[in-house]
Amino acid sequence: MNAPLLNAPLFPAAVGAADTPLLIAEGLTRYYGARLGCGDVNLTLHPGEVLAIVGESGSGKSTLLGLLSTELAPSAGRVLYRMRDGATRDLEALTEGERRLLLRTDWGFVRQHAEQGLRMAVSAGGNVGERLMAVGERHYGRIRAEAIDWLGRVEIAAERIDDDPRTFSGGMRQRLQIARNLVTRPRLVFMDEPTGGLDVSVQARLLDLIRQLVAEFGLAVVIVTHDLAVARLLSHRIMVMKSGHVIEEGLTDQVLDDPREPYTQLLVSSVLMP
Ligand SMILES: Nc1ncnc2c1ncn2[C@@H]1O[C@H](COP(=O)(O)OP(=O)(O)OP(=O)(O)O)[C@@H](O)[C@H]1O
Repeated sequence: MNAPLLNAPLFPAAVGAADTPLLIAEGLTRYYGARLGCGDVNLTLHPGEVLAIVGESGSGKSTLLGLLSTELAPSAGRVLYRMRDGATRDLEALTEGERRLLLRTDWGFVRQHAEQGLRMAVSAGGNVGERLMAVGERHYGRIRAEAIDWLGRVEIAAERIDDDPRTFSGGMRQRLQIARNLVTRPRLVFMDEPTGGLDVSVQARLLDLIRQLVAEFGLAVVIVTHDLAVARLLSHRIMVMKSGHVIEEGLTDQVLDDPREPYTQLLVSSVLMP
């Protein structure tokens, strides 16, 4: 493939200092009928920061991720995001077009079940190229070259470019999902149990790859996991949820090495989570 790779940033450099938060949640609350999904969550996430949300099943992790990523509407509270032009916006006030553009370009979402994050009937190259087309790239040669470059980065052989993800293993699907998400150079990536359900050796390789890409691209990440080893490996900060509330938060190593709350102590000693 002779076409030049797209080395130039797809967007102008973000306006705003690195110490200005990228994402802010204030009093974020969601009820399902009378049942609390998550209640009064406050957080700030800075560029390049990885935040893990942990807790046992039903503690509210997915609800919180859904609220932060605008997939769910809050019952109360709000989410603010610093856009590429430097303006911090209330996400509820975005137009549908602005929200979709954000999801397609500046954000990524890596889901546990690859079939929810990939288009399974579209080729691997198409899965990556589609996101580039969504940000305006039209040149077939460049799209294909960029797709090959990204498949290489996530350790998928270029010869698989025309195969569709149904022919891929679980680990390959997750790696393709990562390529699809990162090709537009997002600043923020949401991850929902990205290594869940994979063999231990496959998990380890995938975690290594995620860690390397997060560092290389300076990504901010919100990752939901029930696996404290994943949180320890990837995250700078951790929030522990119980019954919809954040009960403890802090630097990952500090919280995991010296948990303050008895509930976190039980989590760490694997009494509540495998
Ligand atoms: N669609 C829904 N309708 C009703 N209640 C819901 C719905 N989704 C979640 N809940 C409830 O909200 C609470 C938090 O659930 P949530 O799925 O956010 O937890 P979680 O920590 O992500 O769990 P898991 O690890 O099992 O995915 C639970 O009590 C759950 O029963």
